[in-house]
Amino acid sequence: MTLNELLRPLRTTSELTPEQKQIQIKQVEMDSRNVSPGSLFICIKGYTVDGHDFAQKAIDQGAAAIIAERSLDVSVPLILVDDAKRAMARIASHFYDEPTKKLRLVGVTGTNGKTSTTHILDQMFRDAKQQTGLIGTMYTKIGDATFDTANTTPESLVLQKTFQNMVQEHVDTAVMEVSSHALHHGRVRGCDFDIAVFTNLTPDHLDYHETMEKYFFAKSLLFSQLGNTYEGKTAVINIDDLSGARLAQLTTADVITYGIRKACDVRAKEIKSTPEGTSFTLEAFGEETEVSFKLIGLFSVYNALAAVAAGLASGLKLDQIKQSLERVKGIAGRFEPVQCGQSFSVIVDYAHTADSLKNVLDTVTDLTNGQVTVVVGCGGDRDASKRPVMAEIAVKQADRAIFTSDNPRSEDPELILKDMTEGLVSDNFETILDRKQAIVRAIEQAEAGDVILIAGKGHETYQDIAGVKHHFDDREVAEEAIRGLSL
Ligand SMILES: CC(=O)N[C@H]1[C@@H](OP(=O)(O)OP(=O)(O)OC[C@H]2O[C@@H](n3ccc(=O)[nH]c3=O)[C@H](O)[C@@H]2O)O[C@H](CO)[C@@H](O)[C@@H]1O[C@H](C)C(=O)N[C@@H](C)C(=O)N[C@H](CCC(=O)O)C(=O)O
Ligand SMILES: Nc1ncnc2c1ncn2[C@@H]1O[C@H](COP(=O)(O)OP(=O)(O)OP(=O)(O)O)[C@@H](O)[C@H]1O
Ligand SMILES: N[C@H](CCC[C@H](N)C(=O)O)C(=O)O
Ligand SMILES: [Mg+2]
Repeated sequence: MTLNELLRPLRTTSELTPEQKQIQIKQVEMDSRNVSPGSLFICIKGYTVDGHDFAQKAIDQGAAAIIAERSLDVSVPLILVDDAKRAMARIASHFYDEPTKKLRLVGVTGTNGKTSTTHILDQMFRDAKQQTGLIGTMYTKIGDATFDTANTTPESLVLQKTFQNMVQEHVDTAVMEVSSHALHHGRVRGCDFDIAVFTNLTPDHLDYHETMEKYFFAKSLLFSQLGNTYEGKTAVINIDDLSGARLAQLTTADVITYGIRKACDVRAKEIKSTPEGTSFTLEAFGEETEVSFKLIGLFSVYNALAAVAAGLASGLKLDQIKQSLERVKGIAGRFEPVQCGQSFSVIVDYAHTADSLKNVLDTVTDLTNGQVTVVVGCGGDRDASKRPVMAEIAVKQADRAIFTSDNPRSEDPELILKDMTEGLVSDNFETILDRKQAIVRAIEQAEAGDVILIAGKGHETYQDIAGVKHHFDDREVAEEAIRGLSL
């Protein structure tokens, strides 16, 4: 593609000479380490380093042109833009030939439930014999092939290339998690969403967004980018959530509401939970059907409703949807039981916010007559304001809490524990810094009928300590500890 053609979405080529406009661009890169001859290099001001400092390195490696936010003394054409990340997103979608226009794209945003909802949706579209794509916290998936990802919502260049691969693999529907960071950074600009789903908004990432209002604003960008009714776009919104009600008013797309408490388009009634699963009456646009599925907890019903509404918006039939829900197996690290024949329950769950911890503890306490122990920590380099709140919820709702490390990252894990515990007045907790020891301790003390909830890391298979990822899997550690008991 010529430089002139590549820059078309930016409308800023006027400074280029006719010869420069004809330069052939073979690749677009934001990391100098990946630049090869003929690349366009985009300078991104990061949180750790400034990509502008690598422009010369990129040229030494063959970069044919540079996009930057400030003037640089370079020997190749330099295109100045106000916001390189936003410019990159448009260039990326153009370079990869607008792949999201060639498939159905469903974006799921909200504080909690994105991974769970996208997995339920993926199952529904697969059951409808569609070729599917999935992008989210755990991996990117194209058909049955999975690929590792660094972010829940990747940078635009990675994202658009992934969509191009999906198009090449004949994907009909792609479902993706859209994080608030991604929306704030414009990573999904250039994505042509057909359906946008909102799960909920509760405190998290306030280190980054500062206020709930700014956090809401970031989430709302998915809905303002959705377009208008005449383009056949649909916003699927949890109407029981106050922010959902605001979003329903803000978007110009068609709206399908879902919920449990308020009147809405897609609603669950008569919900019954057992340790084996959940059943409910599903009412969708006046039609009713009975559903029973293997996921546990009221929050899982919300995720199911979000998926039902998005499925209906995509043209799936209610009966098909009901059958798919019944086929959904557990989602890795989301209320995942560890079963080795022991007389007590061990549940591994990814609750790492106050709201999710509260919900999952509500579920656990509803389903047991035994004692509940929660093992939980908070991540380093993440919103510190959630630490005391999560600890308070743990001691209030569980019989006993063992506070431990999550991913300390660059922080001192002792200080994270101090943030969690220093305001607590109850004495039904202890702190054990080493996560393995904390899990072992909980398991050794359990009695028949008790439940141990190991929260915060879910599917994660590492513990990030001072930037080094050590292998760590709550499920493996718990299993080993149970096997070490004389049952
Ligand atoms: C805060 C944040 O969003 N950071 C993202 C950012 O990293 P950064 O700002 O530190 O980048 P940097 O290392 O300073 O590099 C700046 C630029 O210089 C370039 N560079 C760097 C070195 C070099 O030798 N040459 C070079 O060209 C880099 O390629 C980059 O373009 O750009 C990286 C590359 O795309 C991202 O992977 C990284 O996400 C990190 C891993 C992260 O933790 N992000 C979190 C906060 C995040 O985005 N989370 C949300 C989910 C949240 C949720 O819902 O729970 C997500 O979507 O993942
Ligand atoms: N709809 C929901 N409402 C509240 N809590 C939920 C909901 N769905 C799941 N949870 C809780 O949140 C945890 C994380 O769920 P999930 O991974 O689906 O969320 P996510 O939005 O993808 O999170 P992340 O932002 O980390 O990617 C679950 O383990 C569960 O404890
Ligand atoms: N997407 C979330 C995951 C948090 C998981 C928890 N284990 C932690 O490390 O804090 C985040 O990056 O904030
Ligand atoms: Mg997720």
